[in-house]
Amino acid sequence: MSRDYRIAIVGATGAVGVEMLRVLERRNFPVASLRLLASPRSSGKTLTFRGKDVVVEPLQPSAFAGIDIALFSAGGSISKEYAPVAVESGAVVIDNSSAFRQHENVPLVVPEVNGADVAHHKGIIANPNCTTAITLMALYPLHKKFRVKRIFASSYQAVSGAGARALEELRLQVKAVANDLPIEKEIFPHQIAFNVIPQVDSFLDTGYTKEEMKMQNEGRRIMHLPTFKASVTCVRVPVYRAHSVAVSAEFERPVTLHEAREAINAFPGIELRDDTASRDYPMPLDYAGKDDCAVGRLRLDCALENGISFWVCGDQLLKGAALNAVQIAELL
Ligand SMILES: NC(=O)C1=CN([C@@H]2O[C@H](COP(=O)(O)OP(=O)(O)OC[C@H]3O[C@@H](n4cnc5c(N)ncnc54)[C@H](OP(=O)(O)O)[C@@H]3O)[C@@H](O)[C@H]2O)C=CC1
Ligand SMILES: N[C@@H](CC(=O)OP(=O)(O)O)C(=O)O
Repeated sequence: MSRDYRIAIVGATGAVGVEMLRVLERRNFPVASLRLLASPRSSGKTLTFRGKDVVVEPLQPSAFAGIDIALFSAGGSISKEYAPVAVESGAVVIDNSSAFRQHENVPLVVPEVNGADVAHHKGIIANPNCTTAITLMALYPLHKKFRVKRIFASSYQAVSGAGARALEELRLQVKAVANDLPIEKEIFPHQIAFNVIPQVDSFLDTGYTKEEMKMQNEGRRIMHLPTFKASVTCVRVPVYRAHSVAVSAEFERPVTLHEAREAINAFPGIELRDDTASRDYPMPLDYAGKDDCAVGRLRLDCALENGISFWVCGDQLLKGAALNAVQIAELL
């Protein structure tokens, strides 16, 4: 990158926001100045960046004056209200919410897949849904080789996908159950400790949830593949961090496992961990805090024509959110 950028993070105190700080540090992003924005509840809190305390300020329209890049991660309604203000002030917005992902003039980007789309932005660039981004890291190299038609998938989504308070809810419920105390729930509709909940996001009339349809809708835009079909069941599991997805994919061309492995090995940001003899496959515990995603359990699908089934894991706070956003910023 050829210059230093004045950065704002909207939602800096959130589960994704704090990771954005860490990713900017780790990747040595050229930061000229940093403004941390959150709700009035966080005003005056400090977060550290490169060893220095930075005070969190309340979000307000004037906060974007002199900002080059605004990383938004405070939910869709905040993005809808403030992203246009930031653009008007001269900033490029990289938005982590779902607010603009289907807007025609807003590129929706996983840099390893369609990084070139960043060049077409008109002020706002959208970061995809976390489960979609992680799945595409494994699916896209296979698609390039064999041309994907459709997938069937189930996700195993960590509680931190629902934000910092959801993480705390699981911690408290685990303690309560261990001590035989009544559990309290606020974020999830049911007890999540020692349970799985087959609902992420709200239901549509079709019976799918909004989260489930993101795979097809966002996958089509990112892969430039309007015919792509995805039937997905999204499930919340009592894992703190890192999502997993079990995928069965059907392709147009004949598939071989050898070529599938080669394609994944040659793709950046994803590793192949697939040695069933030694019970080696990726698990969320191993990928929490890691930039790379991983694929395992690769096999010829026994029910689909030209089908491959696989299991993919990735840290949704990183590749599904903060890392992907910073990688987009690196392309500006
Ligand atoms: N968690 C994840 O894995 C992923 C999340 N996302 C998306 O990222 C966004 C943030 O998610 P996440 O970090 O998990 O959420 P959190 O609930 O952990 O954090 C929300 C952030 O938004 C801030 N915020 C809330 N209300 C306001 C307000 N009125 N004005 C200014 N700031 C406000 C909060 O500030 P305060 O602390 O002061 O309340 C906090 O910094 C969401 O759009 C989510 O859908 C996308 C992919 C993955
Ligand atoms: N819904 C995801 C995280 C998320 O915030 O997704 P989105 O950015 O598409 O709303 C999860 O709970 O795991």
